[in-house]
Amino acid sequence: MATTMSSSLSTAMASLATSLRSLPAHALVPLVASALLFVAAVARRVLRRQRPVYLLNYSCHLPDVERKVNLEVCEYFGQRCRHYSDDTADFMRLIYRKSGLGQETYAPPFIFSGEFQKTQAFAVQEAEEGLFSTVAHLLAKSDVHPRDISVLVVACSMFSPAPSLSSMILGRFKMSPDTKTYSLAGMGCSAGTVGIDMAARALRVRRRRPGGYALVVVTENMSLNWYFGENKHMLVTNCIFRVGSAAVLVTDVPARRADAKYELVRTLRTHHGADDAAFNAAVQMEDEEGNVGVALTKDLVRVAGAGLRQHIATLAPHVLPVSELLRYVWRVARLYVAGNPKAAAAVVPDFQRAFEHMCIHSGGKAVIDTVAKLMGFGPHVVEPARATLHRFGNTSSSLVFYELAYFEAKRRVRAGDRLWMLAFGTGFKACSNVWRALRDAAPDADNPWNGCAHRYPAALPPPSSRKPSERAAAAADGCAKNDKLP
Ligand SMILES: CC(C)(COP(=O)(O)OP(=O)(O)OC[C@H]1O[C@@H](n2cnc3c(N)ncnc32)[C@H](O)[C@@H]1OP(=O)(O)O)[C@@H](O)C(=O)NCCC(=O)NCCSC(=O)CC(=O)O
Repeated sequence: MATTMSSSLSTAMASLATSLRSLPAHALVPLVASALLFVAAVARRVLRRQRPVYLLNYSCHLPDVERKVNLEVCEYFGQRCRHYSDDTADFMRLIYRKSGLGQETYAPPFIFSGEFQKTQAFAVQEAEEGLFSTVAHLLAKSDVHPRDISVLVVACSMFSPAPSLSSMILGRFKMSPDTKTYSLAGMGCSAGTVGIDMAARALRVRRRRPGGYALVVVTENMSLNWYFGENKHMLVTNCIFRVGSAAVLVTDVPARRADAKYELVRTLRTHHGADDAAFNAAVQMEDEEGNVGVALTKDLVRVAGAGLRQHIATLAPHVLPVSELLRYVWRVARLYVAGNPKAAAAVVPDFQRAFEHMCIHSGGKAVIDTVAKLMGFGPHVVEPARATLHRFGNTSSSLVFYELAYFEAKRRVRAGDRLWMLAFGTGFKACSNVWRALRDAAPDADNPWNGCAHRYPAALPPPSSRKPSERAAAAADGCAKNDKLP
């Protein structure tokens, strides 16, 4: 059999050589050039192939039950602190009711302290509660010793103490002096996905000592940014931001592939801050009375949409199948030819052809609505984002990991599935992490959705079919009738 095959192969080679020799010289040039190009392309691909990086495991913070807040707790705090006028209290009540947040999110310790003051000590307590518990849970379940961590990235936008949050974690868990630590501040809600990109790069550049663990810890801190003034843009922040943290272990140790949950396929970061409107969409500032807070402009939602358009234009060619790219080109071309350039510019490829699951930044009801409209996503696609906003509020950069945990709690992830994390952050930035599931995922014992995932999506507020003016009147009426404390 083998002799027959080798004799037919040599016959084929001989006849190919004869045919090539019979070709005129000018016909050989393109043939040789194409062959060289092909070899160069293959070599380039092989040489540029990055070391695989895996998400070994992650953990999301589930605060103690006594940190839960609902509208009644907010009303009580608002009345007792004596910082807010009736108009301001009415505005916050209205925003809370419209925000998409449920009655079980978590607030920082100082809200329950009875002191009604923003202090450094409360901020440190808030940070320690979230960071230490998530890291402890994660290391315990991942079978990784703190001294094995070679890279530590800690992201917190609004609190940057000295020594840094990364030093606090290194000190608490007695990590090795060789650990390379990074603290990201002021990066907004995309810091978690940015942190993953940074950690993967930090692992991959260690050419001499490949094979390490990078720990990414993301949190937000409200204690020093709780706003006690009358500026509506800054009051919106009080109403939608809540306590939450996540810790994620990524590794390039080949032997840990068998234990890992996901492989990092691609990251993409785009920064749109060269545009003034984008830069000013969410800003930490003082009001006229000197009260510090974070102002969220009404323009933020438009800015997020514009940023997303630019972001997906870069991402699409790398993640979409060729068939969807061709379909997109065909739709755009048809609209141009029909003399409708505006409609052509609004066409967006179908990203559901690239991903089975999407963790879309759930920074606010209007942000989710905008992404869903722009991308053509139905209710099922944005269900994890709405559920996360409802159950945990805007926990900033850890949001996308609570959404990942939602998929796992619902047992929706199967080996081979592709998953897109998309986050927006002040600046204004957009950041994507693309993952591939390495196994069917089931919820871990510390999954924050254990005990409540079954309530979703039924627990989500129904979309209102009324006109905005009717909705505003109904909400104002409802607040007046139902929401005053006795
Ligand atoms: C705030 C909302 C819940 C309000 O819900 P609706 O849009 O349904 O309600 P609505 O339009 O009737 O508005 C209710 C009232 O609030 C006012 N209003 C709405 N948004 C406002 C804002 N940003 N600043 C000041 N006022 C605002 C409206 O004018 C109106 O006042 P009046 O009744 O007087 O006319 C929503 O718009 C929303 O989700 N916005 C996005 C929140 C956001 O910015 N998230 C991103 C966070 S930053 C982030 O995630 C990234 C990062 O930090 O890095």
